[in-house]
Amino acid sequence: MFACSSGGLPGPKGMVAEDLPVWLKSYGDQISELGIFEGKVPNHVLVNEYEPGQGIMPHEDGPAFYPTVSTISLGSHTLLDFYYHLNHSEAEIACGLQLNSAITPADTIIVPAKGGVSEESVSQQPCLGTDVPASLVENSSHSEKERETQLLTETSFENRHFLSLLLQPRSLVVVQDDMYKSHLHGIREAREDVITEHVANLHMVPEVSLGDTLRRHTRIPLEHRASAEVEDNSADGDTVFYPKIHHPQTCGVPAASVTILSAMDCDVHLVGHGIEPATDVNQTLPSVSSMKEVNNLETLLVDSCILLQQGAKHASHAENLLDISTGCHAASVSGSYGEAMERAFCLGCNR
Ligand SMILES: O=C(O)CCC(=O)C(=O)O
Ligand SMILES: [Fe+2]
Repeated sequence: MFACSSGGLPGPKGMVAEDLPVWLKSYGDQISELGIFEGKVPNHVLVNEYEPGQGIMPHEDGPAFYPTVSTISLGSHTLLDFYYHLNHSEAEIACGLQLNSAITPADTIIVPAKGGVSEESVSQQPCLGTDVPASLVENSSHSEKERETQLLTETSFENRHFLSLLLQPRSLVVVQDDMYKSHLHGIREAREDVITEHVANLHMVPEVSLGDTLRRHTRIPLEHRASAEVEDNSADGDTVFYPKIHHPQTCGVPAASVTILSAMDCDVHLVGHGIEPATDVNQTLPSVSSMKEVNNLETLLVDSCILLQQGAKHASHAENLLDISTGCHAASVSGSYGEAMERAFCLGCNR
């Protein structure tokens, strides 16, 4: 996957401001007119490129940003999946497991149990930044392997997945508030998606039905965010072409907030392998991967591009994503992508 981050470089003390390219800024200005950033103008854009089969492991975007992200999907549909966070119900269990291998002696395993646990044993196993629940206890009747298997099952992403959104090409999705702050989101590594009852916005997509299989193509999302540290008051507010329709949707998650604009509402689309900004057809880009060949995007690429190597994306993407999302250094991240991500967050980058 290829990713470009524009509008600010995450640094140790927050974002370092830089200008957005004009064509990209115009979308941010229009998005801010939705009022979703409460008067802020999005000043950070992440441009990803997903080939079929590529995805992004469940994660949260972190506190470096105002808790709203709006994403224009170009090129292909995808399913954006949402998961309960590890600190939701059994969350601390996995946190305990991961911390266990990271910072506690290797022969001490924390497992969930039906019975209680003494306060003493809880306090001996701190899960940085989160309280270990009273349901955790050492269970000497199971082998270490069995306990690990039990924990991994109970805390697997599969079991924590509660919702998917079908994002069509040219659609805009807005994820904010609790949906942003209290849940993980990700995209499965798959070449096609089967539409199940988990897809909460199916009623908005008449051409797709339950049980359909949708083949993925190259997808390039433009993700707009407002960084928490950098203020931008430069909205000129002179371009308005969407949205025409606003579909609020809570997807059955209390206090969660997701808004999807249907495909026809976003006047921006992918032509062949490039992005055609609706405001200037002369700026058609040949391909996101060859942005450096396009003069007006040199700044974007040279100053603020994070290139994720194909094939090396598991490790490097985890690191980059942590840098982008939390400002945390990912030096301690290791292991597989999912574990790394969870552990890094669990270790206190983010909570
Ligand atoms: O591709 C998307 O729409 C979501 C990607 C994402 O979650 C991220 O870049 O943080
Ligand atoms: Fe994200």
